[in-house]
Amino acid sequence: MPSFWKAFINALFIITTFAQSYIGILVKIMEAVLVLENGIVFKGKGFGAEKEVFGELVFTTVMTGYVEVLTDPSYKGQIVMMTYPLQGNYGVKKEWFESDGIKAEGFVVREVTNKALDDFLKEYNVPGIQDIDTRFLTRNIRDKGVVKSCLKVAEKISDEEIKDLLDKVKKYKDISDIDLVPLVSTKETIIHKTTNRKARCVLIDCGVKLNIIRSLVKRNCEVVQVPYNTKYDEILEYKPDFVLISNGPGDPARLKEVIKCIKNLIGVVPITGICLGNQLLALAFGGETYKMKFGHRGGNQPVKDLKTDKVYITSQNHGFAVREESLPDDVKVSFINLNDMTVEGIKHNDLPIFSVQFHPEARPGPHDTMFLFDDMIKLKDRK
Ligand SMILES: NC(=O)CC[C@H](N)C(=O)O
Repeated sequence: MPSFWKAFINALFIITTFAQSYIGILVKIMEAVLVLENGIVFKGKGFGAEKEVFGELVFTTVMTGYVEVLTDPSYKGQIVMMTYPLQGNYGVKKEWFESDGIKAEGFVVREVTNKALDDFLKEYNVPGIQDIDTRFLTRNIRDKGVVKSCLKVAEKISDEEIKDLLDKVKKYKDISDIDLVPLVSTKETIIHKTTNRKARCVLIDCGVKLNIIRSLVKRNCEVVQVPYNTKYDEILEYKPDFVLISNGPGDPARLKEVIKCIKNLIGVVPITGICLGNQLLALAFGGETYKMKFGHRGGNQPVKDLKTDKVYITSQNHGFAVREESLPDDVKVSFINLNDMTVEGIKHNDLPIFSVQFHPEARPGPHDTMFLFDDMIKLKDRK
């Protein structure tokens, strides 16, 4: 080969080597692993924070709303996987937050399409993994149920380390053995005022989604947001027109004190609840809850109103459900899920008490059941 071409190829080689290491310095390329309790290991590309986290791996089928999902306090203790493959398309805005920051432990996606999502996870110190087969993983969870998992993002992760992570995952606590509500409930009482007050609600905050508060305030209902462990007397001191028990993370059966407080409130004041609130109310009535195989998480869950036979499409995020047979005679099932016929709402025969398992405040939607906030406020007339 003529010496000119040799020199040219050498120069090209040197330039590309330099360029690669330069890009490597500018954009730190991260490795990531997702290690499941059942021994399945996925190696992918890391994004978000360089960190190791543990939690229950769950999937949601919502196609939009990744900001709302990540900031939903009900996901505390869980690593969330999106089944829709492209995430990040439309950026990140604070006005979409459902709490003061990201509450999910980790994020699993097929492909991140926007740097804003990467920055968002970095800002809140949450790791993410992409470039893995989320379809396979979703099917696996559907067949075998939710699993404890570890998500780790680092510059390099050795096979030895992966073995250690598997041991750690196996020893990690089950979600039903962790107190998650105290980590997301407000520490002090916050009053959300409205200009033209028509009603006042005391909200027992077990990890409330902000759009629940917004939906009530928009309807001129003042919201007194109290910590989850607020005592019965203090709740009544605010003279509520009704009490709302919020959504929240973890196993409802762990919240013994809250259940006791609700039991005392039954028959004294109108009560309503959303998601965890529905489960807590059922427990306060003496009913039971159980853990579902993989839960309901998504924005297209069909529920039927048993009184009107109308079907609504709802947003949901729950892994536990109320056992119908356990309910006392004076409490009836009001809504059922048409996919698996599980309980989606309960109602007392005589007292002004009802609650739903789905999320009427759903953001970004669907908004089919927003009218339930008007029904909650109407409880006031049955005081
Ligand atoms: N969104 C919620 O309130 C969830 C309730 C409960 N933590 C469950 O998973 O069933």
